[in-house]
Amino acid sequence: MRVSQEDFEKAKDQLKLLKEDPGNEEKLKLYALFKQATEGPCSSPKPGMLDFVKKAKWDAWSSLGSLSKDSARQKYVDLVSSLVSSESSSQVKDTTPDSKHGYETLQVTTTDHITKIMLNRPEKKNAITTQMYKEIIQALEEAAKDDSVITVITGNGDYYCSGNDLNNFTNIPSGGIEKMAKDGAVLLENFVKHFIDFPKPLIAVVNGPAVGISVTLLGLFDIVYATDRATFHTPFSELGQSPEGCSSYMFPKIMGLSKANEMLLFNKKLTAGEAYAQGLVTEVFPDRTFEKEVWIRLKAYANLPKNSLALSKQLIRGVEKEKLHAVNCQECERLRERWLSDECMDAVMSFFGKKSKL
Ligand SMILES: CCCCCCC/C=C/C(=O)SCCNC(=O)CCNC(=O)[C@H](O)C(C)(C)COP(=O)(O)OP(=O)(O)OC[C@H]1O[C@@H](n2cnc3c(N)ncnc32)[C@H](O)[C@@H]1OP(=O)(O)O
Repeated sequence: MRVSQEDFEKAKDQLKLLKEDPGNEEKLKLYALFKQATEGPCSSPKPGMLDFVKKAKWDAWSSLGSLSKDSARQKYVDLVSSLVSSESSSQVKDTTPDSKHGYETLQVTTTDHITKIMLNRPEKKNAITTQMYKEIIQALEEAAKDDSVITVITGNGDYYCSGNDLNNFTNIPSGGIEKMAKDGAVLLENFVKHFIDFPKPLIAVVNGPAVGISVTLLGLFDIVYATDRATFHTPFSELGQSPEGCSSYMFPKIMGLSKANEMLLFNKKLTAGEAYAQGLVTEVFPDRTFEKEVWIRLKAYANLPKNSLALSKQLIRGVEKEKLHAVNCQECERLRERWLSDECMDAVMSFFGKKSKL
């Protein structure tokens, strides 16, 4: 079927609406077909060797030889239509979350250059099981390598995270309680190491209360946004434990020694406003508009140049890395001992006996 002059004009208009540059090769094809369709075979003199642009255009037009005006019009319309449809399908792909499979305790998606790792055990307030520690490690490794610009950790449901799942201390392996403590310390050190070494900007979107390790890790994030419903609680001495996530070093650095002591020694629970005042949180948003405001902000950040952001992060964090690894190692060693203590065992039993809730 012959294309009409109207189809040809429509294709010309559609071409102007393309958002992305189709590239020089396609542009030359379009130029040549347009000239052939409107003027017929190329009869103008060949431009000089040094007139690169004119010569490339002339070559493209001449290469069509004696193709008829009708056939050139048809090819022009077909080419424009294929460019328009490939652009719209790539736009659909860009906005569709690329959901990563194989996670049971997380929902991991990449969209708009942001990898979002969502803790996904809302019925247990996103308490972190052994499996979840391992899945977060895997998700961070994948996010470090994927084409996202920033990585976000958030929680599903009303809590950001209720910290370590206390059941991790009740599943005693065949090697006994010492083996459980040793394995736990190895896993914890590796887990925290992935935060220390994470190469891209890492952002916490704290959608509700945060407890224990989900709070201590915040010092290793680059930005922390919180809803005004969030609270920050590190009840280590109540649990017969000691701080982790490099908080014994980062919290005094961030908020000063005495404020850090109130949290890490004396279990003081901070409101979002207090956490902001002490520098642990970057900004607090009203709960009603939290998700909307934060994601608008993050999408804008994710449009910044990827390598520049990663490099700047390395400069900011690089000087402290060695220190942080040493702190992490020491904290895990102390915890390994603590987990074998009566103080810790009694606190865990007490939680499951529902004698006390934090
Ligand atoms: C293997 C590596 C180990 C590394 C360890 C690293 C060191 C980490 C330290 C820490 O993170 S210390 C902090 C530990 N967290 C806690 O002590 C919090 C305990 N939970 C609570 O106090 C309360 O649940 C809550 C968070 C204040 C919420 O109370 P609320 O009354 O609103 O809800 P609940 O009915 O209590 O919870 C619903 C449901 O979820 C279970 N759950 C909540 N948090 C945990 C948890 N941390 N561990 C295990 N289970 C948790 C809770 O038992 C409920 O379950 P069901 O009764 O519905 O079955």
